[in-house]
Amino acid sequence: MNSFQFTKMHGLGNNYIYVNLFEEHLQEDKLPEIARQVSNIYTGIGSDGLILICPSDKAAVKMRIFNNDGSEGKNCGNGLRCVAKYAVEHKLVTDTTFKIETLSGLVEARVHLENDKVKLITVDMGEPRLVKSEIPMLGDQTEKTISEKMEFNGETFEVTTVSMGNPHIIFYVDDIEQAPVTTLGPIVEKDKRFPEGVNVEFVQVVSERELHFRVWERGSGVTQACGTGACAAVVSSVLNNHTIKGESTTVHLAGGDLQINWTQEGTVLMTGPAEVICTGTYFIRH
Ligand SMILES: N[C@H](CCC[C@H](N)C(=O)O)C(=O)O
Repeated sequence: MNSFQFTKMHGLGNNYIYVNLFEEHLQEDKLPEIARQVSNIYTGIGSDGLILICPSDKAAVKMRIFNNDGSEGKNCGNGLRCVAKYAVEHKLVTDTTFKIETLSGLVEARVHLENDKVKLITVDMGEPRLVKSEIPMLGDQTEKTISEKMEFNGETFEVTTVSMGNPHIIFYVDDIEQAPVTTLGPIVEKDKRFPEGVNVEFVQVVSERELHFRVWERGSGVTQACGTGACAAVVSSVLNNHTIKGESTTVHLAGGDLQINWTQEGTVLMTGPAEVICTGTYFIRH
């Protein structure tokens, strides 16, 4: 395979190169290299990574996500909204509510149509995982990490960790504009206490229904938005008594807003937009 068709899409500026594997074929062992190539803004297309829309025997479609460093992630909230939009508009599915398979399990997407175009998507992201063994992180594997003291780069912070199928650590700050995203982010991302790495979120509590949010993503660095991260931030904020379980919280990310609700039933609902940027042909460099 020397070239493939792609669609570049974004969710609040968190943009990926999407490849429809119902129609294209990519060599499995080349996927990390292809992710790095297409993500490069100088010699590729430019993106936060690569997302594959695959056939599934468990759901309507399967999503695989690769960060811009070529590492494979296990979930991607902004990616799920874009995959849902793509699947409906390319008639890979016939319903407006359907399941999507990810490496961390099945989620359910519901699209909101306007003149046959998908504008908003709600994804039930399932239940958060809270004990250390599920993050994963070192320490007492049966315990949760809620406002626990951890030292990074010689400074002690109170942190909370949440998995939405992928690992997140949340730091609370007084002023989101001063958050140490590019200084502390890369240090924490690779900390040895997180054997699979970790996505690093900074959150400023505005009210019990509103958060400011910035992110340093595992494998991609600073992105405009992180859907799983926004879900983790709301779960963490409920656990720390900043926001209310069962109520929708507006999360202000750099690229725009998401509505997140950690429901009384226990799953996390994420609602937000998804947009197509462009389509084209990518020529693989060997
Ligand atoms: N960097 C993440 C994957 C992308 C998640 C993010 N873009 C989202 O929207 O959830 C990880 O390695 O776990």
